[in-house]
Amino acid sequence: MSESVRSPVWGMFAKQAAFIAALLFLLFFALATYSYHPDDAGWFYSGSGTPIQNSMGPIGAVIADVTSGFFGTLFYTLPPLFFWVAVILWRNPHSLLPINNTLLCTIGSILYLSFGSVLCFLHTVGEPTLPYGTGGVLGHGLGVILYGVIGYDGATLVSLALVLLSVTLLAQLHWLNLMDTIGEKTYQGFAYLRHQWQQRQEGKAQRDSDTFQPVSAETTSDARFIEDEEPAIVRKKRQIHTRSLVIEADEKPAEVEDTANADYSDDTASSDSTKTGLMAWLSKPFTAFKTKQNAELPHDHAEKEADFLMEDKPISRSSQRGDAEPDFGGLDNLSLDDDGDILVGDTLYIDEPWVESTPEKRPSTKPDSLSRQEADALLFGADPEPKSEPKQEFKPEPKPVPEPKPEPTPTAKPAPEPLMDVVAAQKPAFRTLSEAKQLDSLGGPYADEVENKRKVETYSLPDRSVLTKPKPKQGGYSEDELLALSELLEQRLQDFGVKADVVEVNPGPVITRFEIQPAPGVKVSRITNLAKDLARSLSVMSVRVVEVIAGKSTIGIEIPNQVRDTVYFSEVINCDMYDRATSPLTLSLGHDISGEPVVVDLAKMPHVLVAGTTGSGKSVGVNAMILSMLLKSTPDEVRMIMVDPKMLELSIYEGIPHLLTPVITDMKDAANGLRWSVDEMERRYKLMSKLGVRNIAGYNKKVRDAIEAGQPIEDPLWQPEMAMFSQDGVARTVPHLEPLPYIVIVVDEFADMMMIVGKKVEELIARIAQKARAAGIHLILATQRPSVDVITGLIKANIPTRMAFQVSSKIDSRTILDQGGADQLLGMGDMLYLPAGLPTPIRVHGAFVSDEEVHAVVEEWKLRGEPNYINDVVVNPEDLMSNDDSEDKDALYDEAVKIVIETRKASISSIQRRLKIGYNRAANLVEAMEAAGLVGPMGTNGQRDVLIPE
Ligand SMILES: Nc1ncnc2c1ncn2[C@@H]1O[C@H](COP(=O)(O)OP(=O)(O)OP(=O)(O)O)[C@@H](O)[C@H]1O
Repeated sequence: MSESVRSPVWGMFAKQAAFIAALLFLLFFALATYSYHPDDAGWFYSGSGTPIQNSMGPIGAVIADVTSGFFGTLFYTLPPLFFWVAVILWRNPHSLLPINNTLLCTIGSILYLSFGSVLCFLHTVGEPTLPYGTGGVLGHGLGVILYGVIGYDGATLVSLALVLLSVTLLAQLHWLNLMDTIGEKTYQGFAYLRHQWQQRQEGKAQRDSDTFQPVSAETTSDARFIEDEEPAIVRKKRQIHTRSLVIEADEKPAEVEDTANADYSDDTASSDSTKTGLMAWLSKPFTAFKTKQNAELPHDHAEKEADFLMEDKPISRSSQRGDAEPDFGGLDNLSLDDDGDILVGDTLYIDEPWVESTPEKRPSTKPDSLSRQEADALLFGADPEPKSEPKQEFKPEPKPVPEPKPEPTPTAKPAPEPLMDVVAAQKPAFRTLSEAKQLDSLGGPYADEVENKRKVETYSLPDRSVLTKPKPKQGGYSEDELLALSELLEQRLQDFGVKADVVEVNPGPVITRFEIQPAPGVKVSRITNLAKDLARSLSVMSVRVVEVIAGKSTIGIEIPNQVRDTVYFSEVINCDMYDRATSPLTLSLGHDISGEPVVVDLAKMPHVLVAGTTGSGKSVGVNAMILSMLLKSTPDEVRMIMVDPKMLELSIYEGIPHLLTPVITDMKDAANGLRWSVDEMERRYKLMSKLGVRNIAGYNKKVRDAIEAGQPIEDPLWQPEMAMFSQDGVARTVPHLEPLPYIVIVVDEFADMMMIVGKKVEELIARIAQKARAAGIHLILATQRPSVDVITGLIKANIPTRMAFQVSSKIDSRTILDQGGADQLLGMGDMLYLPAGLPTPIRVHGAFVSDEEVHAVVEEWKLRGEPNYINDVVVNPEDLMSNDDSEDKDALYDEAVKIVIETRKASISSIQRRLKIGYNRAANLVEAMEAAGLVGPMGTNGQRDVLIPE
């Protein structure tokens, strides 16, 4: 057995042995103490000659004699004292408080024993028969001194105060907390009594009217009312201690809100945040009211998102990591009601323009209410029809009359499903609706479903079992650690002169986010500037300060976990969200800070800039994006152009059928590739305009529909003169249009391209970035040099979606994201994802893709087909257009001549077909042959003579 395996076992064994030994000692000591007999021979007293009566024998008698002699009557309290100290130290040996727990207990015990015995001495508490009186040696000695200095009453007062202090230290009692708790319990007691009384009244009324109502709406509202008014501290602790799975089955009646509105005025403003303890509790109803009011005001989108998050009824994301995980607070304030509609607090969000209605405004009849799928569809832009539904075929049988769906009675309500299951089964696992919208707006895979009928391809997708299975998670901080860390964070901020309370904790697989509420007047920049000092004082690698959390007035402090969990690619790919996404360009990036998969759509980004220092995980991130597409789409749906100046990272993909051209390693070829893409983009635009569609999805739909209807569309760009050069010289029929694949251009290090080719690349990138979205051409540009000469203003302006991995300086972070933050990332795939149009980036822990996984998927694809390269991609059309020395410039000239010699026909179309090149290039080749005297000029019949002897 290896050392690393053995040591935790031994550690555990030693801990168990220490526990048993301590328990034995405590028992022995307690029995010796409580069977103390004054006649027993001990340390101070030689005994009366009678046999020892102490149940622990002579040793027990000596121990009891010593302790009773020294501490007096107080010695009876020694066993519980020791027990208590042991419990404290056992529970939290390495206190994260400023003073070590052991030290606290020691000081507390000394104070208690010293001044407790003084009190016993002064007031003769207990048996006067003890050898050194009721105060013992200690109480007597100290008591006499105190009495001499401050008199009898003074000594009593001082001793009493110090004993109280010792209790505070030993019990680690917070007097304000105690008051809070007492107040809370009293209040809850009253609320409970009131509730009982109301129930009884209702029961009476029901008995009178002889009608049965199973669930009292007021019961629910009362329960919520109590919950809403919990003291802040208690709520904080509860948030950390419990992760209850709550689905609000019943809707809150309007009158409760009205009552709340009537009862409370909203003049508490922002000072809520500064109130703690009892004050916070007292001010809680006001806060609740304000929040509710905000949620109901008609705002613009951003404010509505904010209002979502203001509501803080906890609905936890999942119970995956046990019941004791902290609550995700406002971020998870998403529930599904009985009908499957999405509820945020009490507000139903049913439409993209954020049409909202309160439950009472909703139509109550089933057919009019939104189904879960419809809500999904409206929120995420998905087609309400289930995607997997098989194509409708004509069936001769008469249509069955649909059975009337029984209306669920209130009593027959199904038990609420756990939220995770519901979310997983019904909709993408966005942590919040606002996040869903954020991602969706840029490309949530549910947004545009024009192309929802996926072609049944000859290709099958690779089996995902080739991916590495995820290892069990180690987990982040324990509950106690989270509580202690919250307090330590508050303390450290206080040390730096910032007063703030931790109001919510969101633990994740890699980092834990503490949300703090700064006192009024504290500038967020002050806290941001403290990031490094905080990291040092908390002894962690780095701390990131999230200045703005959408919809909240809090500030996020992200602290790395002690043990970091790896996010495996198989985890992020085997998720419902990825599976349900219909876009061929669906990318599974990794997990967000709470461990939810982040799945986005490249088609909606529509281009992405990836930057980060060397070793930050860029290449792994780019591989994850490429594999996401390779596991989702066939070569008929997505084709790729890969540019890899390092000749290491992307060359691994050489030979997969998705490639349009072999992986480009020469930067001149790369620039030509971009030029070809611009031409292709223009061609696609022309095609789309001829067909009267606005984007590639619409184009493909129209083309497919036409093919399915048996009336394929003729190529509108086809010109009759093209046929003149056909092999046999006879005009062929007009070719039909085929669906166009998306084209993804992946550049692993585009700084090289910028350096070697220069400004031209920048212009080409800008041209593609500006227009290619509709044409289905998308860019993934990665660089490890996030400097302004690489990520220029022109490129930044045209590529709004950014992915920043760890960088070395704030300046680099600003170059990529226009804000700091990437310099505080942890490396190894930790990234900030800034979707287009969003002010704040989302932290994503990138999925880890090993080389073996990439190899496995590449091999799977190689088995499925050969790449069908287009030679034109890496050729500069300007070179072809120039007449001078064209044969020198075109690498295919010799091959073209060979074909002419073999076939004895100088046909442009045959060269085009045989060499898989475009019309222009083939025509140029033939003209070059004519210039070289190999073929004659075009005759009247459209044919050329071959002048090369046979
Ligand atoms: N998501 C991740 N999870 C865990 N480890 C990762 C992750 N991403 C990257 N790493 C680790 O970081 C190392 C460097 O990653 P990668 O090669 O992608 O960095 P890079 O930024 O592309 O560097 P370079 O620019 O030098 O190629 C990897 O070998 C891997 O060990």
